[in-house]
Amino acid sequence: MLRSQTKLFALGKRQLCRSMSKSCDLTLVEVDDKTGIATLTMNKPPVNSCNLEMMRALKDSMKQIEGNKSRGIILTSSNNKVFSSGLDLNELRNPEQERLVAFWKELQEMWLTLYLSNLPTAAAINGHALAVGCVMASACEYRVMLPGFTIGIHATKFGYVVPPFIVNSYLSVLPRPVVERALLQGKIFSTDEAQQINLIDEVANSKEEALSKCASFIGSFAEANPVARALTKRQLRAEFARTLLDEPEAELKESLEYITSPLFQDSLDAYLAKLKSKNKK
Ligand SMILES: CCCCCCCC/C=C\CC(=O)SCCNC(=O)CCNC(=O)[C@H](O)C(C)(C)COP(=O)(O)OP(=O)(O)OC[C@H]1O[C@@H](n2cnc3c(N)ncnc32)[C@H](O)[C@@H]1OP(=O)(O)O
Repeated sequence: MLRSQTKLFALGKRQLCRSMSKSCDLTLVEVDDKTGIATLTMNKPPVNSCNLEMMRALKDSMKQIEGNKSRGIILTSSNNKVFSSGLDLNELRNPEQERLVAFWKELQEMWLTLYLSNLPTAAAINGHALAVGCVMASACEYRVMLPGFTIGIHATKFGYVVPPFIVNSYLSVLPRPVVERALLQGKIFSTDEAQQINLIDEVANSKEEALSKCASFIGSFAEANPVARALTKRQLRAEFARTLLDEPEAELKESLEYITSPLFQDSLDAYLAKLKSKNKK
């Protein structure tokens, strides 16, 4: 068992877990017995990059939590430096067609499951949250981040054209002029900057404090009827998810064409080489 897993299990005991299951090694689900809130921990070393299996595990865990009548979901990481480094770039580099189709469909479904979850959702961002890491945090209803980390969608820096529904997902958190500038610059924000523009809601000094703040947010819906809350949320969010709800195949086709284009592949090669060379210096 990984050290991080051991730690999480110990924490769970203290919190009198009602149930704790390991949907697979990639995610850990822990439900607090007192509050009924589920903590969904990403656990894919070294940096929680989202490959096909990771996104499937995340989606399955969220569905499992929804089915368990939990009161809310807190998304966090077992790595105390990285929340998520976004999509696994190796999945995008010279991809095999069948796997790429499965990968992209899983990304669409994982995002829809989180963005439209019936439950209150919050992200305890205990490390860097880059690209799809930021997209996942933005899909939650509330974000608490630890100081000294970074968050943002820097897709344009490695040649990725951000799809419209991701623009919309950023738009559900940030004002339009901020979204436009951030996406076009490929801006990565520090914790302080993210708080200034309200990309995050609160700063916490430890993971425990972040989890507690997320739990308080979820607790704030105690008086709301869960069905009315869920349907109202869906109504409010459906507009921004429209492309994927109505035309997932069209979005898939467009994304696959783009990912397999020489323009994107060349730019990804250069970006990956830079990322790898960082560790060789
Ligand atoms: C439904 C449709 C949604 C569509 C969304 C599209 C719009 C969103 C845009 C983009 C999609 C993406 O998410 S692409 C992913 C982009 N992510 C990054 O560029 C992150 C790059 N990583 C880093 O900056 C750093 O790794 C880190 C800050 C996250 C952590 O730094 P640290 O120093 O702790 O770790 P290392 O850099 O040494 O990394 C360890 C190891 O992991 C490899 N690595 C890191 N990130 C990725 C990744 N995203 N994919 C694959 N591999 C990754 C890194 O190269 C190191 O490997 P080696 O040990 O072999 O050198």
